[in-house]
Amino acid sequence: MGEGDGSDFTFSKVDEPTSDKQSIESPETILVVGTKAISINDSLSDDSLKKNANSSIEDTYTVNKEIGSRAVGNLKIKEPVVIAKPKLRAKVPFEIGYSPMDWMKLNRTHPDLAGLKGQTNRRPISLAEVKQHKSGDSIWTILKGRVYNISPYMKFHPGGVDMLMKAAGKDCTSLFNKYHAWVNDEFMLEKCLVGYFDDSASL
Ligand code: HEM
Repeated sequence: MGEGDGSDFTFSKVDEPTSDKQSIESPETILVVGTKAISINDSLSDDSLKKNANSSIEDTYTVNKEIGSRAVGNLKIKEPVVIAKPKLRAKVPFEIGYSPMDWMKLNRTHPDLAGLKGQTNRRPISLAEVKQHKSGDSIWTILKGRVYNISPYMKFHPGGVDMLMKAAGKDCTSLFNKYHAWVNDEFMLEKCLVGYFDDSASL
């Protein structure tokens, strides 16, 4: 729509149609706001317009080309839609040296992130054993059947240390899925794997 080319439309006072008057059947009723029809000659301070200030205008209105910008066909304005504010994502700013890239680098360079000290990471681990690892450099969690030592990941976690500590010594699968089911844990924590959850395993 260009200014002055006869195709533009604004919510301003509309001149009385002149020569094309005959093509306008009902020039004063041009806006339908919700269920209430109002006249374009109603001033913009009209309460119904104010109330609907956040209404979205449907793309489907029609403009009578013959009568240019002075008359408008049926302009539908949708009922105001209440749009829920997106939840603020509780991301924690990274400390220097703790970005996702730094985590990837540490994964490549650290010889024993899981703290296995030569032990296999294929052994079955019970919940009772997981519960014994909740602090220091040995914080274990169960995630989708795998047991990880998340201690080295703590300061890299974008959701913060406090959030990740909720996973300490227990199965965090439901919390994990609640916050970010899309995160590829298997890839991110590959080097932190200490074993597989099996509650029939001996301690
Ligand atoms: C144990 C393995 C976990 C890993 C590998 C992990 C990884 C991540 C990653 C990569 C992000 C950034 C997501 C994004 O930018 O889209 C993130 C954010 C976050 N995580 Fe985790 N997380 C884990 C566990 C948890 C747990 C147990 C909780 C809750 C108790 C949690 C709460 C959060 C929150 C609140 C955010 C920030 C908000 C968000 O990104 O939506 N995370 N986590």
